[in-house]
Amino acid sequence: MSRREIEVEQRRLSLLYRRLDELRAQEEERFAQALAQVGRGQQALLERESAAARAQERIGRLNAAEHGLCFGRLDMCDGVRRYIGRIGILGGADGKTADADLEPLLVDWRAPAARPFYTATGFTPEGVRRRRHIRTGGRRVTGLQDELLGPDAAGEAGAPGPAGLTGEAALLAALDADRTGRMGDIVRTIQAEQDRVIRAPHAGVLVVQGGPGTGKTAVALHRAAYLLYTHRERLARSVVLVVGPSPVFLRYVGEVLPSLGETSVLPATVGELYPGITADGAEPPGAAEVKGRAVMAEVVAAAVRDRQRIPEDGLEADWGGRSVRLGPGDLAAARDRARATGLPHNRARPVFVRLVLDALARRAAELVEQDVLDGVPAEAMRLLEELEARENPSGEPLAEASDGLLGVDGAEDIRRELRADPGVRAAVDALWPYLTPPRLLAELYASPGRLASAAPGLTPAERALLLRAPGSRWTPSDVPLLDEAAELLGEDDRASRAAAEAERRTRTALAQEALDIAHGSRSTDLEEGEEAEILTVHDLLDAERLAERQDEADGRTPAERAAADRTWAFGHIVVDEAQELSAMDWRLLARRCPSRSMTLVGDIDQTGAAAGAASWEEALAPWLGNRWRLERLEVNYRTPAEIAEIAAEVSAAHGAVFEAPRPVRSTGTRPWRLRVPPGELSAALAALVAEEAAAVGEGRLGVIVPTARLARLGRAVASAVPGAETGPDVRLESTVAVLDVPAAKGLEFDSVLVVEPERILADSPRGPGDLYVALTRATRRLGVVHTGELPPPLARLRPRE
Ligand SMILES: Nc1ncnc2c1ncn2[C@@H]1O[C@H](COP(=O)(O)OP(=O)(O)OP(=O)(O)O)[C@@H](O)[C@H]1O
Repeated sequence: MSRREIEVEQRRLSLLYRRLDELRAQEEERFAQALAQVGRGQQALLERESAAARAQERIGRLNAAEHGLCFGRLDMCDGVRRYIGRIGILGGADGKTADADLEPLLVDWRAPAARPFYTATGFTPEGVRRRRHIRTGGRRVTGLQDELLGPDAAGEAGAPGPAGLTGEAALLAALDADRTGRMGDIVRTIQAEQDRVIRAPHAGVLVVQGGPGTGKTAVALHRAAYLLYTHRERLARSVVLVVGPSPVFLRYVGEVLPSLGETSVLPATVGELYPGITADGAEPPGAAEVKGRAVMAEVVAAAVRDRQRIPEDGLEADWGGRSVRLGPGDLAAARDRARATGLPHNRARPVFVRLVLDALARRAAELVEQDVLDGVPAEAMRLLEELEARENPSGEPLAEASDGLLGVDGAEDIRRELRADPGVRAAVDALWPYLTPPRLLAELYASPGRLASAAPGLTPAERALLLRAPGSRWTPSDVPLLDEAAELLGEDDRASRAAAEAERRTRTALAQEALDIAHGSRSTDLEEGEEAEILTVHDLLDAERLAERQDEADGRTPAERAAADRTWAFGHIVVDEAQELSAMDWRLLARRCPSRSMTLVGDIDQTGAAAGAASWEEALAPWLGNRWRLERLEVNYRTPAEIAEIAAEVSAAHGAVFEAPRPVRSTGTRPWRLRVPPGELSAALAALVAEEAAAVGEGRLGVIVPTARLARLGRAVASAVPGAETGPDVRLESTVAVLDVPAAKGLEFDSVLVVEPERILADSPRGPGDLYVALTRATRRLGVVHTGELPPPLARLRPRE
């Protein structure tokens, strides 16, 4: 590219950075002004805080655009030229031109006008004559690549290659670069098939099926950024939830959205979605599989019902030294009426307690009456009966028992006494106890009897998998069950509702005070009649609305509030590695997104979790029917052809559902295998890791081992190779990471050593998916280290020299 062309682009880039600096200075000024506002009272404080927070958010977005601000240019056939970048920038305001009429100096990559940068091809140029990729380093232009499209493109060196890639040179440079342990954004090189997914409409559930390395994670995150840009008002407040398979994975992708300037996002594993519970316990895969089954919803429901007990011999209470009894029939009637309210367990509980106390009080009153009547002469007794028959000729018992001789007040007194009696309370509590979800589940897991009653459909062996001691740590597969229990138990929130109402009244009163002060300090220097025409703060806001706005300004970001609220309704949910989710996980996520606006990306052929999906239809039908649409990604950007080929053979040999994706490049480096004697595996692996780490230089090496060997092999490597890490908190920035397949899911490394693939295959019913994942993590080099016989496709690998 000529020096003159680079100078032209440099002038443009410098202009863009000058505008970026100006915009940042303006926002910083706004921020400072917001902080310097001196208003009195709580309202002024809150308004100041929210203005400052808004300015800070905009500053954050401008800061995020600093690196790689502008990366492309479109020359349209009609002579228009558009620069494409990380944010939209308008020309400087001159005070006369309205914002909408200002010339766009830079078009945000998400704006419709930027779309041809990603989708225009020689066949469908979309009005584009030239697409230019601008490479920059800091604020300097370092290179340009042009593709000519449209009628005069034929035969041009820069036209799209046979693979149909957009900006092929820029793409291949990105793919060949050393890995850093952190995923980066791909805004410069999004491909057309990916763009279609990223910009798909917001509503409904979109499933993206794609083999390893097709960019599903990248696409899902860029889609979140696109949706936040396109529906900012709605989604920034309601937050986008990004669900990933492990904390290590979430750290790996954690910089992508902030680097795109988006922060209204909550990243979480399903196991992190129950506020207040840290689910980091371990359990056998068999237990996770059972807990993930859809039938567990019925098990939890039965466990709740089992806690609404009717003892065979009824209830006996002591009232002032006398025994008052209710039979099982009376208790069952109270239970049925409480259940019939349709309220969740804890909220139906006061109904049950009240009914039982009423019945006990009636029984006690009958005892008193009996005492009285025992002392009444026979003639008086006959008269009483006659009177009663006249009042109630049917002889049927009255719907609500009469208060009899004691009258309403007397019966109420008895009930109050009963309610205040700790013994009575304890006896009634035991029949319908207040239950928290953790208590319900812990007591269920701790009792073979409770399990047998709640889960008759499970085999004794399956129930045994659920058994565990009280006080055990929660595991990720417990979280959807806790969530299910929370729905069925509900909260007896009368106390907290009363407190919230009191708080709301206080806030409203404070807001009223603020309004009165504002009204009192209005200008009184007005002509007659003028006052009515001037809007005051009173006309714009009433105290209730003001109080609501104070609620919104509670100091936390929407993502922080969403993280702390189990009942938060997210505006959109992105699920990565969606094939791993169990039926119970899906129930939880469906609850978190009543609008059912979701993007689910995954690969059925990589399913590793025993409770994961064998097909999208099977995973989604129970909660979604057929209300979802499928998109496919078919190009593999990660693994070079030499590795992709062998991985595809392994996957096909084990009944792959989908065809493996086409790799976009080859490196000429063939994967190898090395057999070592079983007793020498640790030492041999440590030596291989040291050699391979040297071969990747500045890049990253992943060592993927069977879960059962992780601790031993991880220790052996970490102690022999400086910079090697292992364990659940492994830092991916380290040069070498030793992981098992569940932790390696979704990650990538320059070089990968797969250790004991035959064990990975045999260790779980989903072994083929696991092995496929392990073999497809490398961007450049792959070696297989084994002690036993290899599965046939791997046995054909070249032996390591
Ligand atoms: N358009 C693109 N431009 C540059 N890099 C890309 C592009 N698409 C994908 N990549 C890169 O390819 C690699 C694989 O992408 P990603 O991890 O999103 O794939 P995936 O489909 O989620 O893979 P897996 O299912 O194996 O986890 C990443 O390094 C990603 O940055």
